[in-house]
Amino acid sequence: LTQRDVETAKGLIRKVAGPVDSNQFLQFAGRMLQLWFHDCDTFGATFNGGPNGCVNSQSGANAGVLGIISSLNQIHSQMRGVISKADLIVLGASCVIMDSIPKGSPVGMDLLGNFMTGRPDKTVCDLQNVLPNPTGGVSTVQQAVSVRLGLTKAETVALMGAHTLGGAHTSISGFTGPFDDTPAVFDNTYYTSFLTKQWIRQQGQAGVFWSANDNSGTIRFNVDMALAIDTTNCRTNNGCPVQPQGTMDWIKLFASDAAQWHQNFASAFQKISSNGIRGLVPVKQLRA
Ligand code: HEM
Repeated sequence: LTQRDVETAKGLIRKVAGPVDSNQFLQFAGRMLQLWFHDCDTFGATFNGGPNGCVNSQSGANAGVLGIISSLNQIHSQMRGVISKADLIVLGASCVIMDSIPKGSPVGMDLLGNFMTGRPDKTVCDLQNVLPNPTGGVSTVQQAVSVRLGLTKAETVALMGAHTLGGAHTSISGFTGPFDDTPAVFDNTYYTSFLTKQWIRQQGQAGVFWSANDNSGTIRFNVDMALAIDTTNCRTNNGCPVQPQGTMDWIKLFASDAAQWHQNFASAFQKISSNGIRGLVPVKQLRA
């Protein structure tokens, strides 16, 4: 693999993603990033899990990412397999994140410049359904994100900010709506809207969720809301006790300082993208 090959792969991914302000990008970006999480989140949960280019296609939670997998498979064949599918997933997530940071806002990470390659693909996928339930509480996030992936509290809250991209679909999770008002932009409104919007607890077909009290159609899963408040006995976030685990302090920091969020996000991203893999090579060290 050469630096030029990585540039070619980026070009092919960006072609499928479409222009950053297009509806095509909005559809692609959230799913691409979700695929990265679902590939990585098997680490510590299944034997030999981690970023291995393979997700359980029979799990309902992966229904939304199957189209992205087939696009990446095509790129993998086009490039005659010189770059693994696992590397393409990390590269694809890095592209959609870096490309959708709003122009002119502070940037505290360089996921593309720090891209590392060398993840082997697993031929037999992890078949267990290990992905977390969105109706869970803060312990769900602790188990399925912090403990399983080896993240600090700050990194965990920073990673959940990935819910700034994309949204939920009735046909996939049974929930519907974006998670903030700018679902195609990797900005910190995931955090600011915890503080600026009033959120109302709802009981939907697929279970409990929270909707913004402003006709924006914006929703939050209980796992998201539980980072801010103790959701157990509250109908709205207003006047509700703050989450005693201390995660609200990080929400406030990331809401006021996007560069701090980026730094913690980048460190979570690098950790999770290399869990269980030895000998990754920084793109900068590849032959031109
Ligand atoms: C406890 C942890 C988490 C739970 C329970 C959870 C659950 C979900 C669910 C149910 C959806 C909606 C799927 C759909 O209806 O299309 C979703 C979307 C998404 N999730 Fe998470 N998630 C979690 C953590 C994360 C993390 C750590 C990331 C990091 C990359 C992430 C990235 C995404 C993205 C980008 C979308 C939007 C997908 C789209 O637009 O189609 N999630 N998540």
